[in-house]
Amino acid sequence: MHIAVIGTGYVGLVSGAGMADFGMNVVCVDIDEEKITKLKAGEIPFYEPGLKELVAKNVKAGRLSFTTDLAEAVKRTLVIFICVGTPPAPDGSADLSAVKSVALSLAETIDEYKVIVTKSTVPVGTNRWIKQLIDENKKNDVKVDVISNPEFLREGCAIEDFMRPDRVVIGGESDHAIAIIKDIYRPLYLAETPFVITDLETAEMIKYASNAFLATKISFINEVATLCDKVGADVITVAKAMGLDPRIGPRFLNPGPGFGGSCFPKDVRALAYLGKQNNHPMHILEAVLTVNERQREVTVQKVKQICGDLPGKTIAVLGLAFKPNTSDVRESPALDIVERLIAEGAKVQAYDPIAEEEFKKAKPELPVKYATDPYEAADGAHCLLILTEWNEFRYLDLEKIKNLMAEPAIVDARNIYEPARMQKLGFKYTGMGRGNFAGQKA
Ligand SMILES: NC(=O)c1ccc[n+]([C@@H]2O[C@H](COP(=O)([O-])OP(=O)(O)OC[C@H]3O[C@@H](n4cnc5c(N)ncnc54)[C@H](O)[C@@H]3O)[C@@H](O)[C@H]2O)c1
Ligand SMILES: O=c1ccn([C@@H]2O[C@H](COP(=O)(O)OP(=O)(O)O[C@H]3O[C@H](CO)[C@@H](O)[C@H](O)[C@H]3O)[C@@H](O)[C@H]2O)c(=O)[nH]1
Repeated sequence: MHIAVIGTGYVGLVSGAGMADFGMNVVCVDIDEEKITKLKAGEIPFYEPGLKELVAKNVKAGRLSFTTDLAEAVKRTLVIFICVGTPPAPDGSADLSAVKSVALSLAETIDEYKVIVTKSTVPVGTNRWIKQLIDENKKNDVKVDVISNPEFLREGCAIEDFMRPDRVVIGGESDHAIAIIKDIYRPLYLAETPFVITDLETAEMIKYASNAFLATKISFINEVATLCDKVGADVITVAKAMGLDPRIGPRFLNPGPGFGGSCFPKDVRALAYLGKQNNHPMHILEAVLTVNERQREVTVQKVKQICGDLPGKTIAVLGLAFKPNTSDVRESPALDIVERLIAEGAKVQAYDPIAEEEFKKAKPELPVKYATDPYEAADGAHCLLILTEWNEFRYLDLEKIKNLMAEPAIVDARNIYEPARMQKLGFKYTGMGRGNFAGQKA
């Protein structure tokens, strides 16, 4: 089957390469010429483990190609996946201008039956609007069916998530179009992945409700963590014991500097906006966002508690990406926290294994000194602040770090170290919600 994928961000590129790996003929389209030139040369525009190899394998097999020519790409294809960005507009709603532009381009070019699938995260009602836009503007008298097929992959483990998803959601009205999409995902169906076949609105809502619920779990545990600090309880043990109840589950209960990334913050805002638009304020989601904002400040306060007023102090920041194994810094807590530390008079020496360039692009004005390794960042620092739990930070030579620092103090905003060990090593140490460090007794 011939497929066109429009947009070569995380979702477009991973699902394009993934579907090619399932045996489909996939052409990926982007308006960004530089991106397409890079992709044609075998370069991946962002860091994602295993993606370069997956793309190369399928290009070599002749199943995957790249172009900026949308009209040419869709000519040969039965199915078109829309994977363009839906970034947040200033009022919190999803900016659908890229989706609209693709729909109008498709209306111009298609001259036979097509199935148009939206993989981008879009508010309820968008798929129906896409069909209406195409029907009202189409040059040729052809039928289109629309399908909502939200994507649930996570950055950093995107290929594994695409190849072995927890579920595949397909929303639509045409049984014929639904059958075509099911056929694309046949390898997953055969591997007994649960398929949820539903209507357009429900499929669109499943994506937002899932992200909003996960974000709620994180804000909940962040709020509990701060209270643990105040009352002397250990959040790690609390979360572990909570998670043993299968009704709660152990995942997404790790406290930290607040959630970031290109999805949770924008999708929670967009769902809250949809609530307001429908005269149904989403009170829980408003609180989730407030707590997430506060978590940045909680982290800055921890630095101040451990090393006093910031003027004259040097803070070593380890981790700039919003999570490990990605170069993405979109809505990364580091953006806010580094800015606040500098605004309060601190000098910042930062290190990230991959995300330095993206951070510089996002905050070119910040006078950060970028280090080439964690030890250079720690040199002369009064506090080491861990903002992203890259694996390499778990195995640092902490004796060496201590000797390099002006003051041996650590704010471990990802709880990667054991408090008792840190104290034994002679560090002033604080994690997130580790209370009186009593922790688990047995
Ligand atoms: N990043 C993730 O992990 C993830 C996971 C699941 C769902 N999503 C959703 O998927 C969508 C895409 O996310 P992303 O992170 O891949 O986006 P992105 O912003 O990284 O990439 C979008 C791409 O679309 C291209 N584009 C924009 N307008 C275009 C047009 N008219 N024609 C062709 N190409 C065009 C851009 O040049 C860019 O390369 C969003 O709605 C997002 O919420 C993202
Ligand atoms: O216990 C946790 C888990 C996550 N996070 C933070 O939450 C954010 C998001 O993490 P994660 O969900 O792993 O990354 P994303 O790549 O943003 O993936 C989310 O957003 C995607 C885009 O919609 C969805 O497809 C995925 O299912 C959903 O997990 C990051 O800042 C994490 O540090 C925590 O603070 N504590």
